[in-house]
Amino acid sequence: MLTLEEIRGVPKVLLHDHLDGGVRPQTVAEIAERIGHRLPVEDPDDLGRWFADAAGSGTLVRYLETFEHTVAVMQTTEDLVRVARECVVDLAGDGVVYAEVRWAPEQHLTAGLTLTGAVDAVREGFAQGTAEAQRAGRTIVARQILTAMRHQARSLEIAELAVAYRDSGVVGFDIAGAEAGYPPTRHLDAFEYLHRENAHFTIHAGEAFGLPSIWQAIQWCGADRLGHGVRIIDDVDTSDPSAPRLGRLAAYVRDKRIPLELCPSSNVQTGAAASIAEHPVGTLADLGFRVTVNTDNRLMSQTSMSREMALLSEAFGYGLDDLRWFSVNAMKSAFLPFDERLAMIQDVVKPGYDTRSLDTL
Ligand SMILES: O=c1[nH]cnc2c1ncn2[C@@H]1O[C@H](CO)[C@@H](O)[C@H]1O
Ligand SMILES: [Zn+2]
Repeated sequence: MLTLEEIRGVPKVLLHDHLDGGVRPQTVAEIAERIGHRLPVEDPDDLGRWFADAAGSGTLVRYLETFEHTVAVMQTTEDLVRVARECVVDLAGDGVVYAEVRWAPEQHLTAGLTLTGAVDAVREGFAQGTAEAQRAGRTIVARQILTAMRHQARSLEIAELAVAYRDSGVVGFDIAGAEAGYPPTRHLDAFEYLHRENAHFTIHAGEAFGLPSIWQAIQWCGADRLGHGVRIIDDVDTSDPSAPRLGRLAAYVRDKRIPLELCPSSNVQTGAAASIAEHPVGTLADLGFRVTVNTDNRLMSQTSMSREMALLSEAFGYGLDDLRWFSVNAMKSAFLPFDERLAMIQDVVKPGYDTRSLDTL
């Protein structure tokens, strides 16, 4: 079993992290006080616990209700820049070398920001955070994924925004929010547009809802990756553990190397997995799916990339070789151009593990 310190010391790659799910409790408290937003509790320590407790109530809908308080404090250029800067600094401090951070611009317009103004603010925050991390001796590359809310009707507009910013820090598109009742096919026009533009996207699917949602995301919408996708396990027959049998959809996902953006702690909180030890990540990794490990919402899950890895190491006995496999998998699956991904794998990810094993000899 690896310690948190050992895990912090090796390079990690994060593909599924929500900007509004990773705000520091202190920052939520400070901005809320300044703008007069009422919080359920005021002390930052208590606030961190409140988010985790409220988000841990067992359903995705309850989990998502907590975002009201983070989104509320991210409505101006100044506050979005701050949250984005702190996000990158925190990730870099945890040893994340590449991160795709998603958020939904349409939720940040209540104080008069425009969609482009909001994206520019996050871009500025990422640039400041990257520079601050660099000064502290940490190198990180951070990119945005623009999310559209699946219960709203702005997905085509947000997809257009993502394409407009494709050379300005945005690498992809996503849909998120409550899954039940809002199938991905509601947003087919956005996905078809992205295909025509040769753009990349992931879809939150197979979290609260099972195989039909994954099937739609892949076969109707053509998603490059699956946000969570954890319920693909429902299409794997493990009644004979020595010879697991894959159904057609699971086989397709594995054959096509479709990346699964698994988020262990988040899945336990929303009831998608009973516990970390029972999380399908172990089986899916053993079966050779393109598994990646992610944080989802660091605030709501009181977690970090290193902590997620530590929990898996504890539950499944993973060592540095496994962490390296997860990190290379994630870097291969990133929405960065191929040559940049390759350079990250060869120059940053792999050397980080090689040096590490030499150190421990
Ligand atoms: O795990 C999740 N499943 C579905 N939607 C989510 C999850 N985590 C966060 N969001 C939603 O995505 C929005 C943009 O970041 C958040 O405001 C939240 O409503
Ligand atoms: Zn998510």
